[in-house]
Amino acid sequence: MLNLVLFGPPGAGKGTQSEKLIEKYQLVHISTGDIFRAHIKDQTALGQQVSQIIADGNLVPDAITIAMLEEEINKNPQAKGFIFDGFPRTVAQAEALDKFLESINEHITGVLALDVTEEELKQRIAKRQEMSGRADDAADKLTKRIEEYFNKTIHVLPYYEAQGKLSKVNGIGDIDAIFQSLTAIIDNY
Ligand SMILES: Nc1ncnc2c1ncn2[C@@H]1O[C@H](COP(=O)(O)OP(=O)(O)O)[C@@H](O)[C@H]1O
Repeated sequence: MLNLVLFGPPGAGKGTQSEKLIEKYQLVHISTGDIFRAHIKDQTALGQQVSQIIADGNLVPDAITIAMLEEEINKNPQAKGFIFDGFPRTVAQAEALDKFLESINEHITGVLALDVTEEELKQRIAKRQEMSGRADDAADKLTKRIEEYFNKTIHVLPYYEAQGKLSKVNGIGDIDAIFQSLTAIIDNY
């Protein structure tokens, strides 16, 4: 299996690049943000549990997120591999993912981290908010999300670096050029 983690701050372009990668490599895309938003839209019990947390720009508790992720993996027993987008966002999530994959005789192949400056992120999300209407894209919530990223999520990088699995890619510039940088790394795995 080809199991990739696409890593980066809010607005780094993980969703855009994931779409292109799943098509090229025939992988199953697991975006925890998208899954949470679908639950909120469908007003499931999980959706009701997390909707305020997400609207405020906070991270959903690990136990809830990890359980949901394992369920998504289990739903796709035929997958050639997965792209994890927006997960793991904490070291506890990264550890849980490794443990779970090990239990099904799998592992993370590599982690691709999109590097984007904070200034560029803010501009991109301001633009996106006009289109997405996402409550958590509003300026104050965005600040909270970026804070969560720098407080909790950034620590996931050294976790994978220690495993020799981390590759950093410049996330600013032409979408296709960034895609080429990603595929050059993947094709070398
Ligand atoms: N792995 C996760 N752990 C905790 N919360 C998560 C996770 N993935 C998504 N969320 C929640 O969903 C929100 C939106 O996530 P996402 O769509 O990935 O947005 P972003 O554009 O910030 O990368 C996050 O701010 C957080 O509240």
